[in-house]
Amino acid sequence: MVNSLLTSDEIAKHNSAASCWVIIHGKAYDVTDFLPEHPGGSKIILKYAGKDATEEFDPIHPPDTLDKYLDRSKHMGEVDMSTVTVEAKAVDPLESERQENIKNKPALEQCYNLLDFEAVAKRVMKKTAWAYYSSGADDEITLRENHSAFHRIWFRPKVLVDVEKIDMSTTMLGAKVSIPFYVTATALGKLGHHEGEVVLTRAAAKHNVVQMIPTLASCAFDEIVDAREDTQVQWLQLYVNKNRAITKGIVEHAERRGCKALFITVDAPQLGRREKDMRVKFDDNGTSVQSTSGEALDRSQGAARAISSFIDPSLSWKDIPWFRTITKMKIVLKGVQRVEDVIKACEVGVDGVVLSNHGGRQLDTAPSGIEILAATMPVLKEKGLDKKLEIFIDGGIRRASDIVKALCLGAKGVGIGRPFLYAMSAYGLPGVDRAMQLLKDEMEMNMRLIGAPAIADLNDTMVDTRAVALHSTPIEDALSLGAYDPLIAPAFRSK
Ligand SMILES: Cc1cc2c(cc1C)[n+](S(=O)(=O)[O-])c1c(=O)[nH]c(=O)nc-1n2C[C@H](O)[C@H](O)[C@H](O)COP(=O)(O)O
Repeated sequence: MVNSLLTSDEIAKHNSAASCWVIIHGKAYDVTDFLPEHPGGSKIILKYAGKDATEEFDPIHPPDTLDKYLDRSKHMGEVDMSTVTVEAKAVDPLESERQENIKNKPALEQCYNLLDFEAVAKRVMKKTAWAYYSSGADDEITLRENHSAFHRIWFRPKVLVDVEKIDMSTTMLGAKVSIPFYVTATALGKLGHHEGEVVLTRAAAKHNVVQMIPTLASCAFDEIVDAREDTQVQWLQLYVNKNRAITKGIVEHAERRGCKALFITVDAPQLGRREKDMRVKFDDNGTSVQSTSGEALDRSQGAARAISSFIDPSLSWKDIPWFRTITKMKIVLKGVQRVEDVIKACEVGVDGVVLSNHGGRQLDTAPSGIEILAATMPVLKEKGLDKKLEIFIDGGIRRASDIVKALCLGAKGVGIGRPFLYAMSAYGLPGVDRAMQLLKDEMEMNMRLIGAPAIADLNDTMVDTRAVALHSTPIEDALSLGAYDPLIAPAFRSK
């Protein structure tokens, strides 16, 4: 262990695969031996060999990554940062426009719905972050369909019902919640906000909303759990690793740390082709959570490919009973997309399914969760299976009226992804807090206007789903399209 302060000249000597040191937060690390093991490949590290890599390291890696995975003997000591010169970055024309947008950012109070956050986030986020969060697979048809499918379902409201008192509370997998939505798992939270997923944890605590912790979080799993308030419920989202011992360790640790349910993601044996993400040639690394995978990766495929090589594409129905042997947590399959698989899920005895296409990021032209739900529930009822498991949906939920439609059709609750990422990226914790409060205000109004004082009063007679499968009836989705030219601030009107 070297004790005296290291200078940048000394570190600059270690700038090759033969001897590779990097500076992270004012400390020098010898990562030579780690190069071949790095999930993101060696190229990205060699780009910063002999230099300060802190800025690129932070959005992707939990802070405890080096302590957890790099032997102490490779921690070379403190650096005299006065000797480190910050390299002038090539001026990115988009960056100066982004800085201008940040300066003209609308006040948080000017965001009246979840799409307003998207409009602001699009203009103030770094392009790599926007590309990763916003992208869908291929032509992004399912990405758009997830939102527009809700516009093909119409309400059949009841009148003259006493709706003075509205109770939005319910339970999801046994957890009492104040409103039937949860923060779904979305990877790489630090791309959008330097604190990452813990911002979502804090907002969820304030609103008594469940948070699903992603396998591919930027924050360390324990950091997210430590940020939880005592009565707050967290679930774990799991990408199953080819190395089942790693998966077993992650699941057992999550249960020890108090997670209440395990959501096994089943729609991503390979991550989809998200071309916006690929275009920005994401050249950062994956997270440390699965850092023992190590296969060399094709880094030109954007963040998605860079962080998912460990996922086991051989996972199949025969593997599901094994999970019962390693945990007592509730088990839910996330990413089921047809009623036949919901029936199989009943047969293997899981506690729930999420009808989801991964936010349109996987198989393009897969149907929306709400359309699958509308087709599934009548079949389950006919077979007497509708109470066998809890059904959730996610994808494209941007209004409380979308939540109400899902509950009328039999969902227990809904997952929301991008809107909270955009609110966090544009306004931090206050943004996510406002987004959740807006949904609560909308939910109370919607329940009052549909004639349902409590969640139990919502049922399928209150919706008309005849058009939901008729994809040829495009609704002029002005607001969502208009979200890209919002009226919320002249500065953001399209030029
Ligand atoms: C937006 C987003 C979604 C991701 C997501 C990352 C982002 C940025 N990631 S991903 O990198 O692998 O694709 C995950 C993930 O880690 N695991 C997962 O199960 N779903 C992942 N999803 C899907 C997510 O859980 C929901 O299914 C989806 O976000 C719901 O759609 P909305 O965004 O429209 O609410």
